[in-house]
Amino acid sequence: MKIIETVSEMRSALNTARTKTIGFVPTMGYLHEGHLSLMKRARQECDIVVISIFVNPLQFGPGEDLDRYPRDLQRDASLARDVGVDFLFHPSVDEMYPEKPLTQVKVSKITELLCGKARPGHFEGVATVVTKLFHIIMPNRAYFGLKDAQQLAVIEQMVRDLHFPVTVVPCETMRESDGLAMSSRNVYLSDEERRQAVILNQALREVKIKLQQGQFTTAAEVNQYVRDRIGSQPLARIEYVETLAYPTLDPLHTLTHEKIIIAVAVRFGSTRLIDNLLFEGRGES
Ligand SMILES: Nc1ncnc2c1ncn2[C@@H]1O[C@H](COP(=O)(O)OP(=O)(O)OP(=O)(O)O)[C@@H](O)[C@H]1O
Ligand SMILES: CC(C)(CO)[C@@H](O)C(=O)[O-]
Ligand code: BAL
Repeated sequence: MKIIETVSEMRSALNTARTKTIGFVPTMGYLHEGHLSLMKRARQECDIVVISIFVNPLQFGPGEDLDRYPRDLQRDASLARDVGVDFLFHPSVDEMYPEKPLTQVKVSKITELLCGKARPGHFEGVATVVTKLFHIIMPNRAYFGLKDAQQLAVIEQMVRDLHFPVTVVPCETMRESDGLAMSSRNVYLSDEERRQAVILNQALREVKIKLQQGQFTTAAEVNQYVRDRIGSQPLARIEYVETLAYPTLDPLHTLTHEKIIIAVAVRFGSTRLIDNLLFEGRGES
């Protein structure tokens, strides 16, 4: 595996590989099994696997965790090598943003709620850096996790709207044995916060069973149930619980849309966790 730090070297390394299928996994590093599952899938489906590790300042708001975001390149490189990654692109902030960008990519509507509302400017930062990375790597396939379901919807919309020649591949959320979604930010949690954080997935799993039993009719009932369950943990501070059509993120009254997401964001102390449940509604649209 080759570690590359500059845009020009990354481009020339891939120059001779353009007839092959290039798979790309963008990350912010501090790799866990969630990231590695994306890389393993890319390894199965592509000739060449490129990952990026770049903590993108543009997608962090003032007061967010840009400075303390966990970083460990050596450990990440060894994990990536073990799953068969060919190139690890690890540019500096100056390399990616040699000057303050006057150009940004903005996807409207679906960025105006959930994480986009809670983190103003976040998705412009994500769409802009992913556009830059796509232009540098020019992958055939790019792998994104469903844990960040709104991000996935934003990238898919951007790829369609701007005719990027990339197939976006959605990948299942990897979880700890007690159900907590894997996240680089889990390391911020104290022991007690970590114990209580399992409630996100627990509440969503309970909803899944209740949905199968036909116990909910409206989105409001689902939201209230999830709020009550998460609220039962004293350290949990709910940022949002929303049940929406996916991927349009249109509001719903009854649970009749084809695909529905229950999306949650919850703070434990200074740590912000997200999770979601995606399910087939009753298909009446
Ligand atoms: N548990 C997971 N299962 C599958 N994919 C994941 C998981 N966590 C993150 N990913 C995906 O990995 C890619 C890189 O995400 P990122 O580096 O932000 O990781 P993260 O652990 O989600 O970090 P953070 O919690 O800081 O957002 C994204 O496409 C993201 O959806
Ligand atoms: C897609 C991404 C690498 C862009 O910085 C980031 O938002 C992430 O890790 O999900
Ligand atoms: N996983 C999305 C990246 C972020 O939280 O900034």
